[in-house]
Amino acid sequence: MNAVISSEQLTMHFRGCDALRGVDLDIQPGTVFALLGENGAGKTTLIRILTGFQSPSSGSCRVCGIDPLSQPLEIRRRIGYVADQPALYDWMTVGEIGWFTASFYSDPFFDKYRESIRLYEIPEDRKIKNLSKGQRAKVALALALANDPELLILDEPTSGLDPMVRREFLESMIGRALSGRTVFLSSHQISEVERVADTIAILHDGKIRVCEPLDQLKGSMTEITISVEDPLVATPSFPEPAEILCETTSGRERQIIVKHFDAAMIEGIESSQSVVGVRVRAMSLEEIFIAYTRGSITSPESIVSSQDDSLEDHRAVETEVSP
Ligand SMILES: Nc1ncnc2c1ncn2[C@@H]1O[C@H](COP(=O)(O)OP(=O)(O)OP(=O)(O)O)[C@@H](O)[C@H]1O
Repeated sequence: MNAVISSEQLTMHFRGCDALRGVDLDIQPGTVFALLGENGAGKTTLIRILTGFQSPSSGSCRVCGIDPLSQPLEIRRRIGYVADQPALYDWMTVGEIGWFTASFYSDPFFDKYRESIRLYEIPEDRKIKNLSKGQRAKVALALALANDPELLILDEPTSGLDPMVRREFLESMIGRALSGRTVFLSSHQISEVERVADTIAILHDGKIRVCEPLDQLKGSMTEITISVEDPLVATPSFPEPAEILCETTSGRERQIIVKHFDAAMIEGIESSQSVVGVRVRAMSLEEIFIAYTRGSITSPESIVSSQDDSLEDHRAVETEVSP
């Protein structure tokens, strides 16, 4: 099948910053694809390149079979795109902006737009400048969806939406993918993404660290806790295809995040020098994200506190093995 989005070795150098350092993508039609990354990981930069708003420093990409660099207008006509901070004409009313945008598209753009606006309960005669943040997000979404695009690109789509609309909106994305269209989400809301995405990519330090179907990714990652008598003894090695992503030592316990772990390996670890216990557990997408982006993961408490400084203490003893 032809990829909806493909890219080869995309790089983006800004002054003093390498936002993208060789991004390869291959996104198939009928997918809800989620791009996860920390603040500043390069998500918006990548989206701006894919939508023809930004030229990459090097590399190439195709979106819906078109090169966004040479045909930026054609790309924007074919896809729906909602930026993280949608630019809307503040002086227009909600109705006027729909009517104005409809002039660039064929029927029934305006009818579809009005349908969404009614659903979101936004008065058509209200000026854009007087809308709340969430209402602006809804207008931007209604505009992006009215053309029923084969590819919908959404940068932080649910920020500003209330929980009910958020839920309905995300569920409607699954419906879109089932009908063969493609949704590309960039988000920080990992638990939300987990409910709707079928493919996950983690962008870290300007590179795609992993890009896999969600089930496959979750099924392949395991947290192993090894209790040792002597903390100075080296961690037992794991036979192939197992791959250690990161390892954390805390006293006599070692937590190791392993990709492609097999339960048959437990016996070998248990019989290793100094090992007195082995615990194994599956990981949530949030934990996997942290493992790929920070090389650190331990208890649920540390995940909850991952946004604050308390993680720093823990990170002092971690060893990262780059994926
Ligand atoms: N025009 C620019 N000039 C210089 N640096 C830029 C420019 N645009 C982005 N950057 C830098 O590129 C890096 C990636 O930024 P980007 O906005 O793509 O990140 P992001 O993953 O979307 O972050 P967030 O989740 O916080 O929105 C950041 O370090 C940012 O400061």
